[in-house]
Order: sequence, then structure tokens, then C-alpha cells
Amino acid sequence: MPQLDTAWQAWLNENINRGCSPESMIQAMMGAGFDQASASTVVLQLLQPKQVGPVVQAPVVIQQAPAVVEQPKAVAKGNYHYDTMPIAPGNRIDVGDREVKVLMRCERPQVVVFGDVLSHEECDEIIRRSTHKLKRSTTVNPLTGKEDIIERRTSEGTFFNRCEDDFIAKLDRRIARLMNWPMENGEGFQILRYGIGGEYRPHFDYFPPNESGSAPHLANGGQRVSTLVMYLNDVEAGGETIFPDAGMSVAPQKGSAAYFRYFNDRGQVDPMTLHGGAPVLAGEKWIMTKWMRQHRYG
Ligand SMILES: O=C(O)CCC(=O)C(=O)O
Ligand SMILES: [Fe+2]
Repeated sequence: MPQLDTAWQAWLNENINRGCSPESMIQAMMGAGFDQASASTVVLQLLQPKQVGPVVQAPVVIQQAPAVVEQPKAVAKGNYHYDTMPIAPGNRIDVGDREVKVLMRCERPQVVVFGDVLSHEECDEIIRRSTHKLKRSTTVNPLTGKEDIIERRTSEGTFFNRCEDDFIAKLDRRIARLMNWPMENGEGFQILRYGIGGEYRPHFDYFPPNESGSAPHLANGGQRVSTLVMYLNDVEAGGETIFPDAGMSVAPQKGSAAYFRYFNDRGQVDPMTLHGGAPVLAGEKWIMTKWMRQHRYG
């Protein structure tokens, strides 16, 4: 049976935050080799935030929080200090095996839109490698063995561990170079698929400062610093990445990506990076996300 390591922990937290049904998460874990009892216990415990005592003891937390956890500082909108982004200047960025186009830069909040981050073949390959993992998330309730009445999930996801094989390692190297941040500070790639009506409600990618639930996350790698959302297909209608407070949206285009940065050198987090995935109106939407941390992750 696989270990409930930090990658699984991150996966569970992301899916819970996105409102995925417990059945789909348990099913996905069973598909990856966990037995039903372990998967159900972990998922159901995590869904009971009030029971802080026993949940904190749950086996998913494999890292002890260091004595002093760096606390990112929450600042009011407008008080975030915009220091220099690590992204290289210019209209094109050499990332070693490819030239990425810069399509748009915004300074407040810090958002950059890139073209040609992934080739169409690479996008297809990522989807091909993910599809069978997602298929395991069916609507059969593993607790009862019966088909659940479908309450439409708004997205389904899977993960690739950092550098898990040559293909992923090549992408990891390229993305680290583009984000200009150490590859070792990156979480694994998260893949999401949204069907019609699927959305990701506005949220922050950083762990909320001053909330006890952030401590186990911060203990491994520190705060999230920046995000790269890569679009793996063209969406017929809808599915933009929206920044509601900045009045901005990025339309998904196969091979393009949206970068945003929300953690500065002063340890502040930027509330203007509130963002989400708008509902898919026609077709489907596939993305691959990379989150970079302050320190080495994993
Ligand atoms: O679906 C999108 O465009 C946004 C995805 C997102 O916010 C994330 O993966 O953290
Ligand atoms: Fe996000």
C-alpha cells in the first residue's frame, strides 16, 4: 500500500478545499492502491475540522512542525509591498529546451501570461497519462458499493511527483527555469480536469497566515510563493482563470500558462491574487499547476 506522504497530504487538502466528494477521493485513493478502510478513515477524519485533536494526530501528518514556524504576514489590500518578480525580462524567455513567449505582464498583482510553455504534443501526453488515473474516480460509492446519484463534481484531479520520470523531469526543469525558482522548492504537478459547469471558486493559493490549519503545510517547504497554471487544451467556451479583485481574466489556450506571485521578500502575502477557474460553458478544461515554495519541498 502507498505511504500517506506529503504529496498525498497535499492532494487530499486540495481536493477537500475544492469541495470534491469524499467518495471520489476515497475511490481515487483506492485506485492508487490504498485499502478502503485506510482511505475512508483519512478522508473522513480530514472532513471533520472541528475535531482538531484526533485529526492532528491522523497519520497523514508525517512531518513534525518545527519549533518555530515562519508565519507569513497578512496585509490589507493595498499594503502589500511589490518587490521585483523573479521572471526574466523581455518578450521571449529561453528556458533551455524551448523559447517561451511573454504575452502579458501585470505588476499589481504580479501576473504574467506566457505562450508556448508546452508543445501541443506535451499537452496531449500529459492528458493521456492522467486520463486513466481520473477514470478511477467514478460515482460508485465505495462505502456502499452502490452507484451514487450524481452530484456533479466540479473537477477531478491527479498528481505527478516531482521528476517522477524523464518526461516529467524535463517539464520540471523547464518550469523551474521559467519561474526562476529552485526546482527542489516545487510541489509535484497537479492535473485538473473540469467538465461543463466545472469551476474552481475564488481562493488563495497561499496558506492563510495565522490559521492553525496552515502549520502542517508550512512545516514542509514553508509558504507558497508563486503559481504557474498551464492550459493543456483549448476550451470551447468559459474556463478563464479569473482574478476578481484585479478585474482580470486569462483565457485558456493550449500550451499557454498564467503565472502569479503572492509572497514577497518581506514575508507578506498578496490578497490581490484571489483567483479562480470560471465555469466551463462548453467543452472541457484541463490544466496542470505548479506551486513553488519558499524552501525545499518534500
Ligand atoms: O482553473 C484555473 O484556471 C485555476 C486553477 C487554480 O487556481 C489552481 O490550480 O490553484
Ligand atoms: Fe489556485
